[in-house]
Amino acid sequence: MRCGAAPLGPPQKDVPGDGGTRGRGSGAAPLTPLPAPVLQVMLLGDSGVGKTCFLLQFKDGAFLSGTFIATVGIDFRNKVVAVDGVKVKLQIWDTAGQERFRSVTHAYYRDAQALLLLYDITSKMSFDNIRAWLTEIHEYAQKDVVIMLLGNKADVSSERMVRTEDGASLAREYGVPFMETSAKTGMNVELAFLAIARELKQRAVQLPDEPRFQIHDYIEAQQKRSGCCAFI
Ligand SMILES: Nc1nc2c(ncn2[C@@H]2O[C@H](COP(=O)(O)OP(=O)(O)OP(=O)(O)O)[C@@H](O)[C@H]2O)c(=O)[nH]1
Ligand SMILES: [Mg+2]
Repeated sequence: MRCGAAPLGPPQKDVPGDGGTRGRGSGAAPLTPLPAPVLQVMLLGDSGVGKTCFLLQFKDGAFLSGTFIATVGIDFRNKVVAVDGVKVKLQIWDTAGQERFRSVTHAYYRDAQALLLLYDITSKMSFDNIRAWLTEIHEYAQKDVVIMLLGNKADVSSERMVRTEDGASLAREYGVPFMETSAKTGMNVELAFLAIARELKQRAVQLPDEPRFQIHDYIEAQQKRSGCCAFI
């Protein structure tokens, strides 16, 4: 699986729960754990902003710079993460950013519980297109979908065309969390997915007296802890 090069390839078959016996009679086989709940996350943004690389970095901790081959249609990868000791499976849909695939990817918006909307900090056009992406999201996605705005390729600050504060102020205008990331160095990649996983898990199992999870506060606290720039 190479980001920026060959497409992700056919999704790996999930390794289902072992589905073995479940506590039949004495001396029964141990209870098998319930399969982790599946949370649907989708990567969106112009072609070339780094969606496939972002997914590869999260999935395998790898970044293979090479010639850029655009994703065709849509693909997905699964990754199980633990949120407060609870395992959740993130099913992450990597969409093609090219216009010609838009009708294909629109069909998947409805299933997404969270959307990571990327632009490339070295491409003013990819940032200017964010408003159009948000309009498409409001048209095709669920009303309560979680959206996070990400300014990717933050490692290439020498070619920066979009100021961090411009990303932050656009995010504030739409009331969505924001971070700058790098699929190359891994900066904020895992944090983006873990913040989304927490938000979705919290929504799924909100206990009556449990305080509401605040994704903005969580990101800020994690970034302070890691000493990384905090723009949310
Ligand atoms: N320096 C740097 N390069 C990156 C980063 N992310 C992606 N790239 C490069 O940008 C190019 C495009 O990356 P992809 O991940 O394939 O882009 P994409 O958004 O999936 O593009 P589509 O599949 O066409 O939608 C590749 O050449 C990558 O090597 C990053 O964070 N930093
Ligand atoms: Mg791609």
